[in-house]
Amino acid sequence: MALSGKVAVVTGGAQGLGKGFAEILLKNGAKVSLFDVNEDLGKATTAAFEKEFGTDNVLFYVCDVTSEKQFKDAFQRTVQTFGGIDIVCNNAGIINEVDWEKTVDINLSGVIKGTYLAMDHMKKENGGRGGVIINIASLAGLGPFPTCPVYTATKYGVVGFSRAMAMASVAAGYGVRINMLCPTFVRTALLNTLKLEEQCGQFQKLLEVNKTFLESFGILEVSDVVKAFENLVLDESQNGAAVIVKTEGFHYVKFPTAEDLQIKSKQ
Ligand SMILES: NC(=O)C1=CN([C@@H]2O[C@H](COP(=O)(O)OP(=O)(O)OC[C@H]3O[C@@H](n4cnc5c(N)ncnc54)[C@H](O)[C@@H]3O)[C@@H](O)[C@H]2O)C=CC1
Ligand SMILES: CCCCC/C=C\C=C\C(=O)C/C=C\C/C=C\CCCC(=O)O
Repeated sequence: MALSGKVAVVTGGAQGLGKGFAEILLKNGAKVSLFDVNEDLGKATTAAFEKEFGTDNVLFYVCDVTSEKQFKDAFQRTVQTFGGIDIVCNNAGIINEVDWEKTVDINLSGVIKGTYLAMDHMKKENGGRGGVIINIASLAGLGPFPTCPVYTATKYGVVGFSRAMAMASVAAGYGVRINMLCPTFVRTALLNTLKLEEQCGQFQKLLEVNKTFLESFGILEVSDVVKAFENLVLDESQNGAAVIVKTEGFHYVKFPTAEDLQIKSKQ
């Protein structure tokens, strides 16, 4: 997909991976709408982007992905301003094993809400232009991260939901591709969770496990994941596939496709 002139939404775009994804989209000539619950950080990131990429190309909405109303309004206002949506990256996520319901609300329900709202605007039967939805999972969506069982469950949920939606999109003729990104550890604010007892609760004492995992998988830079994201947005050939990002590089995990299962499009 050529990105120049396309319209993108990135949730959790104020910092970390989301900020990196937004920046590469802007560099490729897309217009980007950032949704984030952190107003101060969101405004600061938007101001920096406006300076580099122009005030007509960036929007920011204070939006908690657990709020249907805020999420719906942010999508609608983006469409009103930019004229449609072509790319959605459901990226907002947290680790909190104590308030684990919040983790499910943001990481899984937030991705489901974001995907359904995106579809409302993008699917061809509603007059949308089609496009791509990239849901940010984790390597912990494909294998267990023992100190974060609920986080692991949400990321497995993101992978399962996205695979099913990718097939549903083919069957229904929505014209929207869905892919998942599954990075190992990345140097962002989320890594600080390692030190926060109130977020890790009973699993804080399993520090040795974290240490072993971190030593074994290493730590990526945001730029490593951004490269994989850019490739995934541009490559239109792999609906329903996940991309794993490790320190050695990135590669596709291919699951059975709609075609393999002989699912036919309505159109
Ligand atoms: N950092 C890592 O090691 C890895 C991160 N991931 C995933 O990447 C995604 C981004 O994570 P990072 O950039 O590392 O985290 P981060 O903590 O640096 O950034 C997360 C952003 O999401 C926003 N956010 C949090 N709750 C929100 C809500 N309810 N509504 C809207 N925005 C909200 C935050 O304000 C922040 O701007 C997450 O889904 C995470 O699970 C996946 C694999 C590894
Ligand atoms: C206790 C708090 C730890 C904080 C860690 C911070 C961020 C982690 C984010 C992730 O998404 C986890 C990244 C990698 C997954 C780790 C293990 C998966 C193992 C998969 C496999 O066995 O192949």
